[in-house]
Amino acid sequence: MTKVDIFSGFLGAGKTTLIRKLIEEAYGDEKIVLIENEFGEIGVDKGFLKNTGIQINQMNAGCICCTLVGDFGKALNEVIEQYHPDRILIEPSGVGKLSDVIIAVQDLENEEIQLNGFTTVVDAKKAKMYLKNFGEFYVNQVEHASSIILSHVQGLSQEKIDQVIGLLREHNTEASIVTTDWKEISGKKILETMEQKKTLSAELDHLREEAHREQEEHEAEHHHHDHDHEDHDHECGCEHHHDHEEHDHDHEEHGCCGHHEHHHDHDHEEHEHHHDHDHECGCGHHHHHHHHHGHDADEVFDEFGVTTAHKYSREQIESALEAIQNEAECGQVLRSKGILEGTDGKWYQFDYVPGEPEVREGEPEATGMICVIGVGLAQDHIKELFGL
Ligand SMILES: Nc1nc2c(ncn2[C@@H]2O[C@H](COP(=O)(O)OP(=O)(O)OP(=O)(O)O)[C@@H](O)[C@H]2O)c(=O)[nH]1
Repeated sequence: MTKVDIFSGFLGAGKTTLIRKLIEEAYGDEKIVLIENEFGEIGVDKGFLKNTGIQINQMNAGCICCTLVGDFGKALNEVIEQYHPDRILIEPSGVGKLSDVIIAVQDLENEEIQLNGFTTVVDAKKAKMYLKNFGEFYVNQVEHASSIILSHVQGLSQEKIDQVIGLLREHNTEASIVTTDWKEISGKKILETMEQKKTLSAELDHLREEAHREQEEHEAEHHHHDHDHEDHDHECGCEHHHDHEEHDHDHEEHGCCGHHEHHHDHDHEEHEHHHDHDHECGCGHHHHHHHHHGHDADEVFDEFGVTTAHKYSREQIESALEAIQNEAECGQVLRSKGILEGTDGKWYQFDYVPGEPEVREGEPEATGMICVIGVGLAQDHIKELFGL
């Protein structure tokens, strides 16, 4: 039996940092495999976790919906067959919806898998702002969590921490919660909190009920529409099977698997323009869209990655990270990370979340890489800041 733990959390919340802590302090001799799904073409985290000694399977997105279901299921099954791990850690992209990931794992119906926990890491300093600005993605991660772990609590007042807990409790009253600074608490204690089973089974029941309800609605609609609408089967050339369970309007863009699939679901009360679309799109993936109310991540967030052989001084990296905070010139950079070769022969890793740039020494990579995620990014300008 392989335990599966999902680590959700918005961009830069601290998922990788938490996973590293648990590997070092809590999992002991367990055989661990980490599956990462980064929103971005350039995979940086694998470099960051190099010295942990665990197996890392990285799936760099492209089209998030594909990787979540097609590649993702395949990756999970392959990992089990190949490594027979005690535990698989899944770190979805920071803009992924936790419920999509849970459902994707459940859908595999692999009897060797035991869903063990859905953890969401919440940056306590940014929770309020992100809930307001990116609620659609953020709330989903909070409401489906079986445990919530606050990060970045250092230096926050009691009042502020209470306020964040209050906000989170509006969306999830059940989840176990860790509010203590990770430096003060052992990985074992965090894991113990994450594995409190009560909330997990409550969450699974909740999802099952939701799925059941959707199925019923879906069937009722089919019944209602069969006389005036046909189901549409589209060949879109990327070998994916698209199975849209919700009622999507505006299927203009398929772009599969050129990374753009835009699904706008509007107004689920009115059933006048509803079609179910099954798309075979030729990219070898099975697309199965559950419960997509609202936007996909790639409609809201921009991302780009570059590889580079340029060499940088530490100061150059620091000043680039200082400059990308300028929203008027760069757009809203929410997250950046990279690994770059130094002019001094060292290699540098950097991490950026708004207001918190971090540069540290790291292991050499095959080549330098930079990944930037945000809203309305001025890509050329940002590249210039890195001398590219
Ligand atoms: N001050 C502080 N920094 C933290 C804490 N947790 C993580 N960080 C820093 O925040 C940055 C992002 O942390 P990661 O662990 O890479 O975050 P992530 O959620 O994996 O990020 P994505 O790659 O966007 O998915 C890094 O610079 C971390 O060192 C925390 O509790 N306090």
